[in-house]
Amino acid sequence: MLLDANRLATELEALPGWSAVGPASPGPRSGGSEATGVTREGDASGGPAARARGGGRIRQSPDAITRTVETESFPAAIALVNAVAEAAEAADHHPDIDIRWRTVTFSLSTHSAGGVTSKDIAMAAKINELTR
Ligand SMILES: C[C@H](O)[C@H](O)[C@H]1CNC2=NC(N)=NC(=O)C2=N1
Repeated sequence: MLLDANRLATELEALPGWSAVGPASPGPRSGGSEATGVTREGDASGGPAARARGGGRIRQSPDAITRTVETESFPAAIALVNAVAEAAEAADHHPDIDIRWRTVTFSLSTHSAGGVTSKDIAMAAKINELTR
């Protein structure tokens, strides 16, 4: 089940380094000056119909969560990715991974659900363990 923006904001407080990306997050995709950050105050109960009606205050569910990790070296980045790969196989839940020299970016969403679920939260927590 998809996590709404409010629930996700709560979950992310316990996941250092991770942030939401997508319609409910601040960033390049949110146009204008309207505050569109993931907050607990938004009304996330409106569905597509409510959004189509023009409810600008409604927080949509984020598309994904992401974390960028700086490692000590390229081999350390690859070792981290290998450890994450093993955990991902065990959980049958696989992050998108971008490796740029010592910088590794993980993105998590549940493809079958079209957004962020508790599976992504669990894998993000696992990745955080592996970076310790
Ligand atoms: C058949 C297999 O369980 C599915 O294709 C799994 C594999 N890994 C996955 N990983 C992610 N991130 N989302 C999924 O929906 C997903 N589905």
